[in-house]
Amino acid sequence: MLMLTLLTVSQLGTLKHLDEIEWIDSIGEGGIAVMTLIWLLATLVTRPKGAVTNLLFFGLSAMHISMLLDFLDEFFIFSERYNWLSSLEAFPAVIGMILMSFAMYYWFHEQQVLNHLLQKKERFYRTHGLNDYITGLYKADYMKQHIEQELALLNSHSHGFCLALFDIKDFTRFNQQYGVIQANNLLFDIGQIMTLNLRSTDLACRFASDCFIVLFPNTSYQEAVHVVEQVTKMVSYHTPYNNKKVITGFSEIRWHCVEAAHTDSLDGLLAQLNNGLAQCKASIA
Ligand SMILES: Nc1nc2c(ncn2[C@@H]2O[C@H](COP(=O)(O)OP(=O)(O)OP(=O)(O)O)[C@@H](O)[C@H]2O)c(=O)[nH]1
Repeated sequence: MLMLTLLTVSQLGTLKHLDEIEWIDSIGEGGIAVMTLIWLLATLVTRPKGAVTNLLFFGLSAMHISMLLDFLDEFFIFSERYNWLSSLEAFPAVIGMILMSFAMYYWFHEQQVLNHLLQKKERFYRTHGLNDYITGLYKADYMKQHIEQELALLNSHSHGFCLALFDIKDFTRFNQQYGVIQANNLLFDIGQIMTLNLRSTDLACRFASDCFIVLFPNTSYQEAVHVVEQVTKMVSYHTPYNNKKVITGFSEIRWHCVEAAHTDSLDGLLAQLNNGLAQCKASIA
């Protein structure tokens, strides 16, 4: 389409003299054409193949053709016979916008499915800066913001909330034996198993290195422990592979759970979790 547009314009039009060109207009219109091309390439690079991507691709392509015609219009002049080419320049953009509207509609449905999958990894808002790219979960800072909010709500809620800190046993040894990439895969797998076995209201984040933290809003200590035990059990069934061989002995996680009280602070709760987990590790080691 690009080649066809360039060829048609160059064959049917005549180049303007330099002093006839309006440079400010050309820079603005050229900038728009370049930006639509960048969006087009970004769409192809970042999105998976499928109907939404196809619609976005054709929509943006059509818009790019319009922008390109508009830009070339600054450099070429058309005789009476071919003046229709100038009049047509907005037409591809209209088709592009219609295609992109369909893309938005299907994207909305796609996003609903993704939102459902992300439910236990984020609550209320999305902030990419706090994402942990190894586990696909949010980082500790995201959790800290949520704990602060829950603490602020604690007085008006009839139920309190609980927090649990999890640590993978012998993760250093796993790193040494199977390498960082395998160890990163294990972190990802355990993060996924944890979120699969949480309730839709719970929130799991990566806390630090091989530690995960879970927030259980509106939950009593007994209820939280019940979910934690289920998560721990499911992680223990996980069998990672190394070159098709099963790796055993690295699917154990230790945990400590606390229930927040009205007098607690964020730092106080995190200290309770860290100390409790350290005691748990010491007692099992
Ligand atoms: N592959 C990988 N390793 C990490 C990452 N972050 C931290 N680590 C490693 O994780 C380990 C965490 O240390 P510990 O929690 O003391 O290790 P551990 O062997 O689980 O010790 P215990 O908890 O006492 O069983 C260290 O060896 C870190 O180098 C990461 O993002 N990827």
